[in-house]
Amino acid sequence: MAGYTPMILQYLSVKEQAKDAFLFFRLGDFYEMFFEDAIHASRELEITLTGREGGGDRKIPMCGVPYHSAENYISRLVDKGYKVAICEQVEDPTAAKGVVRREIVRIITPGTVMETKALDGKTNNFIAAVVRVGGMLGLAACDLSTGELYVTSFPEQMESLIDEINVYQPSELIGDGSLLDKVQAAAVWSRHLALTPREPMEEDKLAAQYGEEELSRLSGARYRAVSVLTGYLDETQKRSLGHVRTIHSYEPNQYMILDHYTRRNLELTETVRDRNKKGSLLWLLDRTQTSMGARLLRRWIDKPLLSKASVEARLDAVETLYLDLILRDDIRAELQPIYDLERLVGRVAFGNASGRDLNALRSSLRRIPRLTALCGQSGSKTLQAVVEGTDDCADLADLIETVIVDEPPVSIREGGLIRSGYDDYLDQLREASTNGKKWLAELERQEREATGIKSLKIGYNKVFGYYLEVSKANLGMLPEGRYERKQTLANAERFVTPELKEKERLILEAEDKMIDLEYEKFIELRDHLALHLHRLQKAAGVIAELDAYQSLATVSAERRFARPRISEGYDLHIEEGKHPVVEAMMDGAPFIANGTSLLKDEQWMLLITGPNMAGKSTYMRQVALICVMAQIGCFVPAKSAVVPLIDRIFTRIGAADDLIGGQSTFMVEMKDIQTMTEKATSNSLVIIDELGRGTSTGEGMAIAQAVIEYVHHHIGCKALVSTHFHELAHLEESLPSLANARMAVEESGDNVTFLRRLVPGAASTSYGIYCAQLAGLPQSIIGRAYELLDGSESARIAPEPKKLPDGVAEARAIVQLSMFDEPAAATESGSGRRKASPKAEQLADELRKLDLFNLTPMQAMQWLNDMKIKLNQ
Ligand SMILES: Nc1ncnc2c1ncn2[C@@H]1O[C@H](COP(=O)(O)OP(=O)(O)OP(=O)(O)O)[C@@H](O)[C@H]1O
Repeated sequence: MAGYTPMILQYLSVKEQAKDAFLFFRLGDFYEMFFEDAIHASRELEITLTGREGGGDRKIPMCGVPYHSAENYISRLVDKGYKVAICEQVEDPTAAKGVVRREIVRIITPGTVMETKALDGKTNNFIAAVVRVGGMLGLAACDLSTGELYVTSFPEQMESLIDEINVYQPSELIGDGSLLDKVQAAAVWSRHLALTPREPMEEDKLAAQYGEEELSRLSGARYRAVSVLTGYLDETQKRSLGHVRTIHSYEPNQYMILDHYTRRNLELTETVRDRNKKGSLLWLLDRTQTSMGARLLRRWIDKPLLSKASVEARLDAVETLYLDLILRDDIRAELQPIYDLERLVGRVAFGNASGRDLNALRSSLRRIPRLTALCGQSGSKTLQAVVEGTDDCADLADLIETVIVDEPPVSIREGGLIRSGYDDYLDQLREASTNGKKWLAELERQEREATGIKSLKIGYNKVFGYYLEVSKANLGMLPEGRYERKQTLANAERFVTPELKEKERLILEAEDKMIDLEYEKFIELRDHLALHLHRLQKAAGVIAELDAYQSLATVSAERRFARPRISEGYDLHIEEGKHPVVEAMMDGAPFIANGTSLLKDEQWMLLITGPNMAGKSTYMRQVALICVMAQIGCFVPAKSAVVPLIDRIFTRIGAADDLIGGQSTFMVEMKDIQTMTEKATSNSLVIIDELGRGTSTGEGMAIAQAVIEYVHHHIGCKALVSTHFHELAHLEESLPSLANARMAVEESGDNVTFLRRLVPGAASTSYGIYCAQLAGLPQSIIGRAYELLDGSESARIAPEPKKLPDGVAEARAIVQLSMFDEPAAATESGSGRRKASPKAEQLADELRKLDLFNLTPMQAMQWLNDMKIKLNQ
């Protein structure tokens, strides 16, 4: 370190405190980075790398960004998963002796972003802590921008932890190092997850944040998780977090459990293919008017309820709004102009709310009385309970209105914020400033008259203050010695007078004081609001809940969903059910409804066979979605539905997501099945699509049968299983609670029409080759596939004759012929089997020589035709 300048030495000592972050080191109007940080940041941000003399042997690498546009650069780094430590000058440079004191004022990390631009309004940005205490795992998750804090714990099991982390989709994870390693190894995260090992914070500091009472409800893993998380927030944010005071502690089994794959497979919040919200259940159900409502709705979808009473309460509210269009529209209209109160409150607490933010807060609070009144008169017990005793924070809204002007500027440091009439001294200063300006105008008028110079004017600049300006052309008219010369320009001279200087002093003093005083008054107001964060958060919570209800009701009414009957029994009965999202995406094409009956005393397992593309997956997902929708308190896409409380849904559908973990499809499938066998209870719902498809036919079928038997004999839960192995249909005979069902198709001539109707009984074929043909595979492949199919099928079971397009039928005729003849050729060498006719022999020979892969479909057809003619000759 020898030889570095004091400033670089200061940099190095600050950098020691933020080794894992980019250090933005404030130097005048720039944030500078040095050494490795500079090299790395210049690459990440595509900014120029320069060098600076710093006292060492060589120049020190350096790059920088202007402080006024730093937010953009910071969010780019944070988006990429980095941390950024902001180091400011913390003393007045003019008063400093030697190097100005600098300190880190905040470390911005992916999970602690507060800047509005970097956040998606409708989605939470969580940071989570994971810890282990004894045999228990704890998870705490906080959205710093809204102040929400959740904590839970469960017996140690990585799958449970991953499932729970998944609910929050955090952008940053902290906690016990060994756990973080395991979480990382699970690698099921859709976005970059910043990981930082951390220890709990000091107990008295923790108690200062939440109060003894709030903490007394936590113990073991939950206490540790909250402590680790809060310690990290404290360390990075370096300020009191007044909006993070309430800890929501919950049991995981209060909610339906949905593992990572199931969430994805059911496309609850994003689609499997492109991770878009559009096409997900959330997309369909989200008709919220506020960001708070949107976030809450998402949480509801992520955590369906398990208590009949709570589900019914939500359904009551939805029903009232469903039936009363006027009430619903009135509530929507009141909600529409409401800003993101939760995040505004977060900004007040954090100390970065502007005058505009406070006005947004005020105008949002003003909506509460009418919303409360609407809900009070709604006749819905739930809605009444939500708004009962709601504090509309009118005193706070009034205060903001008294203090802040209607259209405040963006900055809070340049005045123009505070309403006149609010503070006497401020009014006096304003008066002084206005009077001073009037005096200037009067002076200008008088001097023009006295000198006869019409273009004489009074101007202002930061260096010279107020001056009188006379153009060069008019200088001759100015009596010698009238003013004091101050500045010479190319075509004008600027002057001052002692009187002007005196007035200038008064005006500028008043303006400086005014700006300081306005800032002071603004902070006073913000600090006052910060004492009432809890009240504001409660109000925000009420609005979010009302918004979520109206959203569910709006969709339910528009799509004519029906209120489900929630049962505490076993049976699931859906009449004319639909897949809500597939239907919505079909652009008016008719969606065919299908019923579902999974009944304890009859059958509760369906083995669904049927062609590809017939609608099996859609049907199975639709049953799961109807259960999820019912348990979040939404109406369901069905004519009627009795839905029991499902404790867990397992799905094993599709293969698109398997590649992430780098595991084979089959291995992933088997692991999922293993989890299912371990965790499913009789109240679960199991959905398996194309069971056993990832391995050889014989083994796949054997596993499929064994799994089906296991679910039937040992778990006893409702299950929908689709398979291509129509040979498994016989299971219906040995398993009393299993029934065969198939997706009906209609064959007419060459065509197969999917009817999308689920009917009893098993399908005899999968029409897989037919689908391949529809997809446009070359005729040569299709023909060969049928050839192989016939060979293998006849070896196993006799297939029903299929009606096939002409070309295919002919190809098969020829192919069968040649296959039949093949051994015959061998007989000549002495095996003694039937001998083929010479014509067949000749045709077979030609067929063998045929280079299928170099024929166009037309040539193949032509060839077939020729052969046909020969055969008939
Ligand atoms: N009930 C229905 N009404 C109308 N269209 C439907 C219905 N069910 C499915 N479809 C349409 O059929 C398409 C195929 O459905 P789905 O993917 O469920 O078939 P599948 O039998 O699972 O096929 P595969 O075995 O190839 O996966 C869907 O994308 C949808 O557009």
